[in-house]
Amino acid sequence: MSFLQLRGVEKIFGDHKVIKGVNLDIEKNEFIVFVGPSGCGKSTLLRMIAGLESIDGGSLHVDGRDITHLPSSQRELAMVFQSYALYPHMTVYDNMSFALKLAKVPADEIRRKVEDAADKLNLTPYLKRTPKELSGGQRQRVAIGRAIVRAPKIFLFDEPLSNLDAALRGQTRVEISKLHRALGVTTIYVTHDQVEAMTLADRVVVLRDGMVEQVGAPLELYDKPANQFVAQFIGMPSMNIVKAAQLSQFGALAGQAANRVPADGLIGVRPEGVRVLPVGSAGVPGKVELIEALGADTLIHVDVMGTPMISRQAERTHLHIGDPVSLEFDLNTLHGFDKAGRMVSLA
Ligand SMILES: Nc1ncnc2c1ncn2[C@@H]1O[C@H](COP(=O)(O)OP(=O)(O)OP(=O)(O)O)[C@@H](O)[C@H]1O
Repeated sequence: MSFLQLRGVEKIFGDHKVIKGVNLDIEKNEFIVFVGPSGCGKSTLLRMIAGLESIDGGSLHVDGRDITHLPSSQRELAMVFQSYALYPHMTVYDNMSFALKLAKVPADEIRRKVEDAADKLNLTPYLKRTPKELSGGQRQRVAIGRAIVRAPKIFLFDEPLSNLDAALRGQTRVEISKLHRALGVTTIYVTHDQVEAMTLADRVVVLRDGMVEQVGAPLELYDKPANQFVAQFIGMPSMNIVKAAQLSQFGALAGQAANRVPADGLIGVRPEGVRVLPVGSAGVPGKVELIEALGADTLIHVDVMGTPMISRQAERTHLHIGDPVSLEFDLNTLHGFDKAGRMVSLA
């Protein structure tokens, strides 16, 4: 049995089933990230694992033990919230030691654990401060420290970085990654942020409407999405999707690829697989709609007979909005989908 095992897990709010039979196997020390559109049930599933929401169907085992209906306090898990949820009038030290005091851990052991965690999180100079005397990033580190001292079997993170600005998010993300490598504790992390998902996860779980769409290593999902939903959810900007019937009008090469999917199927191509060439080159004719010069790379939005497509290139561009261009697709990176959006092999 895997370290954490979910079988047919369900959640019903009123008459609305929001988690619809989730099966998952998570191994010890893995870093798992839940992603999916707003409202798909990421937080609910995490809270069910934490014991903060009841499990209405199915089972949850951790380390061989059935904890489906065990109260949160007995699950040996620790959760870090987006809002930090620190006690405002307690010092950092007291916030971090609170759960241990409740558990009647001896004072010298508490001190050792808190000081050790503070050291790992660069919080030693702040132990006597209260949360309001800390920055957002420092507060989040206290929340993480409070989880660490309890030596939980699993860390649960619910969008822990979403209140931080972009620079601090990046920095704290790196710290969380290092911490995971140092502590090796099984971690489940919910986020909206693609970069967090791709960089932190050993495996990403893509959820949609209360169900698991695909589970895999970040680049596995990027390179081999099981369906159109995952293909378009993973990757920024999203994978371009064109109807195969439309693509077959675009010259012999594109037609070859289009012929390998059903006539009513779809072809997907990532922005980096689309090259913008001067008008008149062999390729698919289009018109530039928007240019986003991001510095390190450039996104060129092109209208192809009413279908919007995005090209990502490392070079800067002299093109302007309204310019006619030709698009060339990298045929090695095309993805095929049937009418229902399921992946079909183009090989
Ligand atoms: N306490 C509740 N009572 C009723 N419905 C709820 C409750 N909590 C969540 N829901 C519903 O369950 C669904 C899943 O919500 P959840 O917060 O898990 O989604 P999410 O994927 O985490 O979304 P977001 O990314 O926006 O935070 C939503 O339709 C939500 O409205």
